[in-house]
Amino acid sequence: MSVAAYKRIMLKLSGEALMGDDAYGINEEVVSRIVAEIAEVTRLGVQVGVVIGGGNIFRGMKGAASGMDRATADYMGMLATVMNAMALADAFRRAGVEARVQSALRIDQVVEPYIRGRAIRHMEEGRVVIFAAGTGNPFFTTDTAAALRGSEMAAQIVLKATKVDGVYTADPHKDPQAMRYHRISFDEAIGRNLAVMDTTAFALCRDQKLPINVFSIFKPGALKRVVMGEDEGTLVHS
Ligand SMILES: Nc1ncnc2c1ncn2[C@@H]1O[C@H](COP(=O)(O)OP(=O)(O)O)[C@@H](O)[C@H]1O
Ligand SMILES: O=c1ccn([C@@H]2O[C@H](COP(=O)(O)OP(=O)(O)O)[C@@H](O)[C@H]2O)c(=O)[nH]1
Repeated sequence: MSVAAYKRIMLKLSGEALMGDDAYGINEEVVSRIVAEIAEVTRLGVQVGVVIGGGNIFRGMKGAASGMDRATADYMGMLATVMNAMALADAFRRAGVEARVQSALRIDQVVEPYIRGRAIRHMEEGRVVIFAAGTGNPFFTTDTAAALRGSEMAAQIVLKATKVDGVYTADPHKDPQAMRYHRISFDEAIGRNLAVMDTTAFALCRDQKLPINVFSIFKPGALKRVVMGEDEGTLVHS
């Protein structure tokens, strides 16, 4: 039987991953595909936490947010992640996978508040925990929330599922000459200002010795390959 390389993972899913080729919002087909891939990983016995972004909803409102107070716009961004989390949890329900949403901002009528011990318990019971509202603080990102929750949950790795298939020498969307790293140290990623993840997230993971694997969410089977410890995407390590 195949054995996974990790017992517990923290998966960062960008909001934009949920919209597929749509201009904004949530594409049902894309969400069910992602859910099916995560479900497969849970069947290997891997405990899964998911930190969900909000870019698919909030970036669509960028016009409305321009000129706004930064903190207010950030709270709106965090609320957008709660909507994504609820959509994702419902997709898990339809796929027959138990999932719970915990929010860093309290909206008790809608989702559970974030309670570390409870989140750990859910995961031990085999439930997927979807962490919503980022860190609950403006001026942060959901990448940093993944580093934070990953550390709190004692996950063995943070998996950043994004639009590119790894960390490149430069932004591959802007520089066609950019080359992908198989592995890169935190110090080098930070030193070279590689913007695939924000520095706060990199620094927190570096300090906690929590590795990150960056891979493409659009590549079928990539999540499972990462979880099996296969060479996929880029490993950012201490
Ligand atoms: N050195 C780099 N290697 C890879 N991607 C990079 C790099 N620099 C910038 N990027 C950009 O970072 C993006 C991923 O970051 P971000 O927009 O925060 O993603 P997400 O919405 O998935 O959190 C990629 O789509 C890519 O265009
Ligand atoms: O701890 C957090 C996490 C998120 N956000 C806000 O929520 C938005 C959506 O998160 P993010 O951009 O990380 O989502 P993604 O790019 O992954 O879809 C951000 O732009 C921020 O405005 C925040 O203020 N604090």
